[in-house]
Amino acid sequence: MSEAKPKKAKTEGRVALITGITGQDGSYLAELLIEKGYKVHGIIRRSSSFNTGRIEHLFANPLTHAQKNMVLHYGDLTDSTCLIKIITEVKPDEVYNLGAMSHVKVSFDMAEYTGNVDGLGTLRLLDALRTAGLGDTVRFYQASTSELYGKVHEIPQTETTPFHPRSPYGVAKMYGYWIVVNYREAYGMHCNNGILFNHESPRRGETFVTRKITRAVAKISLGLQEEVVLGNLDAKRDWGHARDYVEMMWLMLQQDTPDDYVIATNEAHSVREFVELAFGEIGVTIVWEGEGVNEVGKDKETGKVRVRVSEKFYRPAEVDFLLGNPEKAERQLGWKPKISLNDLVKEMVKADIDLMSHNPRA
Ligand SMILES: C[C@H]1O[C@H](OP(=O)(O)OP(=O)(O)OC[C@H]2O[C@@H](n3cnc4c(=O)[nH]c(N)nc43)[C@H](O)[C@@H]2O)[C@@H](O)[C@@H](O)C1=O
Repeated sequence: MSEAKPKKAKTEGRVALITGITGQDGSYLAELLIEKGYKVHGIIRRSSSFNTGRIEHLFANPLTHAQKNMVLHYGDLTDSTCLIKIITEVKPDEVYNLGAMSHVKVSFDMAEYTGNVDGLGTLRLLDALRTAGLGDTVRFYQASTSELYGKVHEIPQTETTPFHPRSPYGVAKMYGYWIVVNYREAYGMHCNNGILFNHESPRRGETFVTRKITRAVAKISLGLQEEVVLGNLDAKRDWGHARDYVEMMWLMLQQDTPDDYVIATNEAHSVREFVELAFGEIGVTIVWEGEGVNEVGKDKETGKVRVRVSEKFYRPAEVDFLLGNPEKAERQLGWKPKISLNDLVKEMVKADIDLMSHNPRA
């Protein structure tokens, strides 16, 4: 096992290709790489409405020179021909595979599609790199996930904890994980898995639980909404900040030896605790009454119901408790999460209040 310390990388003029650049992680990563002097290429899927909101500021800000340092290409992880075409043209030094159908609950409804994009899509990208003659030079980052552990076999989870995925998403990502390991072992490619535990931010998609809660809290504080309906309040997650985590993606690719790393905070909290923290930001204390789908969270002061539970948001198979031990990343990459859960919640609630104050329909 390599004990390499992060090297001071010469990054000016390097070329990175990011799949999933329009998502939360893609947008933070693009910012980071542009700041380091990279030319960033991103693959975006065609959509009938605009989907580049999270990276628009990178085009708009003349001070960052982002416009000439960022290029977007239409493409898709299900389309090998276009992947080969883009990669042959771009000739990336580093590839970050962040593109995925990333919603665990939706993956039960779109299992085949999820397998195709998240599993086979990873294979297509790796093969496109080899077809373009870049197999020996490129450095590859795969967005692996704590959902691989699912029904956990040990607590906390490390790089050696056995996998037991609990959703079509987790299963598809397991294929992605192993094909990355396989291409590293079979062809000597510089392929790395970042096993990221949940990571959030004001840019988190609106249907993930943290953002759903902070949006609701913002709307409730502005009188735009009365209550929020959630699923399993007892699920526990190890929540970090996405901005912290993308730094680690980059660090992994600066190592001489490719490897797999758990990226987590080593702290777990329940959805219920997240709700309490978020409401705390607007001065509301939540008290809980009832059980299961009859449970409600009430404002302690006014008695108004602010949280309800619905089976609609339960999953056919739940991941109850995730807790990651990032000791290896700390030791080998010199990485430590900087942003606490309290600060994360504060930032998310504030950002959503700002957003809703300007645009109540957001
Ligand atoms: C690392 C991993 O992280 C994410 O996956 P996730 O953990 O499923 O994230 P989530 O925010 O959808 O759910 C967290 C927990 O919260 C519970 N929960 C309760 N009530 C609601 C609810 O109303 N909505 C949602 N979405 N969840 C709810 C839900 O049952 C689950 O136990 C993805 O980025 C994924 O791509 C990834 O890789």
